[in-house]
Amino acid sequence: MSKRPRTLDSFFSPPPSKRLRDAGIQTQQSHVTPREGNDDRLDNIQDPSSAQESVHATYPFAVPRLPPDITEVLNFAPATEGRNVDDQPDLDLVYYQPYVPKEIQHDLFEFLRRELFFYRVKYTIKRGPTEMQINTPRFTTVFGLDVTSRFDIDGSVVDATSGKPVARDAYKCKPRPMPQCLDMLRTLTENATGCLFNFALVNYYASGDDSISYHSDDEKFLGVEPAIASFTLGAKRDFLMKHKPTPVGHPSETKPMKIPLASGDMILMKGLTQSKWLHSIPKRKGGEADKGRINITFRRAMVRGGTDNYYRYNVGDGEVYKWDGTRREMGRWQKG
Ligand SMILES: O=C(O)CCC(=O)C(=O)O
Ligand SMILES: [Fe+2]
Repeated sequence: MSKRPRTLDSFFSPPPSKRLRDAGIQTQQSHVTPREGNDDRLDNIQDPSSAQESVHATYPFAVPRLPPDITEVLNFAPATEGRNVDDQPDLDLVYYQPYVPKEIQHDLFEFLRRELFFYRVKYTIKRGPTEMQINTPRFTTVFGLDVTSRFDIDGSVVDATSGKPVARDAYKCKPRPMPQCLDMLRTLTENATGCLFNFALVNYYASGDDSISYHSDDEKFLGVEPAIASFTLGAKRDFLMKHKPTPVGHPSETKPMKIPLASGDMILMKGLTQSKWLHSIPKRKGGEADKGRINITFRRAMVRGGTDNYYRYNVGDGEVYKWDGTRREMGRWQKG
């Protein structure tokens, strides 16, 4: 058998012995069943890059590692150089069109849709005296931990400085480490942008009825001028941007924008973009929206409140959904 050429993947990846403990996540060898009455441990040594899956006490089910045919090509991302889009007041974007190489856009989309667990979060908000129930109009999931903590080798949450377990009530939520498939994309994105990220938020828009309304990701827990890297995989959807209202007497000379984000594209939002602009993915009829679109945003939360917020609104306490390949839709997932 010929030796596989040394790829960028092997350059960035730790050696197999270390890889078993990557990023504070428990990994396990799958598809390896020791035969009884026979010391066959040597037979069971497999290339960990193909044999492991990401597991954690908080995961409803294990998430396989990315197959080598995807990782090998992904290592060559970004497929194009980012283009600065900063020709309007307070706007500071870098647009990679695309970031994910064409050869793997479809397989990466299919992999993430098939292998991740999703939620359809419900929550209530108070508008004056009335309480309103909000049904998030898309599937969501989230992984990560703010800078004050990290995952230990055994998957537990420890203080980032002392390495000691955090207090039982440090978080209201149960933080989840990034599975290898998202962690690899996170590392590549950090290298390409020079920004650091500790969270991956994933949205799945199953059809044109799924959406996100105008908002900005300017929560205090992200710090000042946060950088957010936002990936599109699957269906093309319009990404709308408009400047926040300006005070009376200070009319803004800005134009709203429509960016048709296609599979593989990445848009880095930075500088004043979040504090001064709003963005949305509006509902759409027809077109390719019904093929489904995945959006991944990488962000960096600075305090524990950010971690609680992200899990509350992207995992919640409802049912788990998983892609049903036969019905070709997200279906309720039940243990066992
Ligand atoms: O789906 C997208 O492109 C945008 C998602 C978004 O704005 C968010 O999750 O905050
Ligand atoms: Fe957003």
